[in-house]
Amino acid sequence: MPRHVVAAGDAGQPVRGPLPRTRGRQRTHLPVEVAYVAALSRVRIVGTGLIGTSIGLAIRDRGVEVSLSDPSPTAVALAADLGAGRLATDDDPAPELIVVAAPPDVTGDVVAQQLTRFPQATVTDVASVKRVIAHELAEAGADASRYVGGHPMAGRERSGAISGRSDLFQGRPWVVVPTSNSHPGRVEQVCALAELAGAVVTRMEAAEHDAAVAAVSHVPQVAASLVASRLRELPTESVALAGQGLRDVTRIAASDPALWTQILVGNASAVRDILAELARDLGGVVAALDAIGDNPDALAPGARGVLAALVADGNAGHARIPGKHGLTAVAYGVVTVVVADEPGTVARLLHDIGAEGVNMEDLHIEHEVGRQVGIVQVSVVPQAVEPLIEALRRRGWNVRD
Ligand SMILES: NC(=O)c1ccc[n+]([C@@H]2O[C@H](COP(=O)([O-])OP(=O)(O)OC[C@H]3O[C@@H](n4cnc5c(N)ncnc54)[C@H](O)[C@@H]3O)[C@@H](O)[C@H]2O)c1
Ligand SMILES: O=C(O)C(=O)C[C@]1(C(=O)O)C=C[C@@H](O)C=C1
Repeated sequence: MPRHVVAAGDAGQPVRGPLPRTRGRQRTHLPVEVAYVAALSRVRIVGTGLIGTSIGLAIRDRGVEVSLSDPSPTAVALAADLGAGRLATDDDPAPELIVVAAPPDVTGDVVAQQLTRFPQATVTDVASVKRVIAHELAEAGADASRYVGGHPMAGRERSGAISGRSDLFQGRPWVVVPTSNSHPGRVEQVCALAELAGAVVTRMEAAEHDAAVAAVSHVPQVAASLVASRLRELPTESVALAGQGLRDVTRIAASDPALWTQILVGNASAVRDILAELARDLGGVVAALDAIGDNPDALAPGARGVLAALVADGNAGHARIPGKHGLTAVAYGVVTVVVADEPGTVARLLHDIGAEGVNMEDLHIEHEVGRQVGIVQVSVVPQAVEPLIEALRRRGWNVRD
């Protein structure tokens, strides 16, 4: 059973030495005399949709007993059937840690209820906005010393338990957001949960968190939705030309409107400020295109500069996006293989890549329009591209130049 740090006042045994350090994160070291170790053995998840179920699936095999609750009997039964934990009952011993994974607009209320119902427990949440939750808890007069906010920066464009995945949080950031009153030992417990789920912990204050996610999550959602909504009236023949670029840019346009309305409402001013800048830049691009009009030979001084800067600035921003596991982004090479669209073919290809000792960094599969073939794009480190192409051809694969 995993053992994790909690603070004085919680049940547990005193620590005899300095507390452990954890990879990728500086632990706050409590003085030895007030530091205790207790098991993170009973966790309750309240709200068993995509995120609640994924957390249950991720920590259940790590020696934690997970109980589940949700106002929807179907949602909680499905999460249990999928293996995220067992149904909570009134006779259960009190959980040590409660994870509220409910929609953002009820999260504050649900956290406050759980703090009252379980007076010894630590309560965290996973809502995508943090300032508004802390504010609601302060208004409710909740015991803020036992509340520590959280936000796993991993998710999907689908909702519900059925979309849950045990590996959703692997190597992904999980922002731990203490309030000014959160007890350090409670903070450690929430960090331990995130690490148990495979995530990499980052600590932030609520305002800093909300400003950051406005830029890296909330504005991208708005942009994807706006681009995708242009497709609604497009003739079917035009939509049929869609390639990987459109798919890359619009994947999250399939997200849940109810959830995202709550997220945008909960972070309105930070999102608004970035969108205002974006609208200004967009106005500049429209003006540059107006200056050129239908005449590509038009002199239109400055217009080409605006267009080039648009793409170059995007390059600079894109280069800052971290690669896997928070490491600096690597420009991977892509090996493109045309395969028959038949069961087992991609599995055989992946086996052959592994047998050549090459680590696959990413994988995209497209289906070619009108032909029973798939196009598999395998991303690998640049130095592996040429040897892999040769090896796969030797093994009989149709590798594109
Ligand atoms: N979807 C994502 O990609 C993502 C990523 C990180 C964090 N989050 C956050 O996680 C939370 C849950 O999102 P999700 O994507 O799992 O949504 P979801 O719709 O898949 O699941 C929400 C669950 O909460 C339950 N619920 C509704 N009202 C409740 C209440 N009063 N008490 C307890 N449970 C209640 C619903 O029945 C549902 O099962 C949200 O706060 C969201 O901001 C979402
Ligand atoms: O990958 C996705 O589908 C997501 O939308 C995940 C994503 C994100 O923007 O990164 C979305 C909202 C959450 O608050 C956290 C993660």
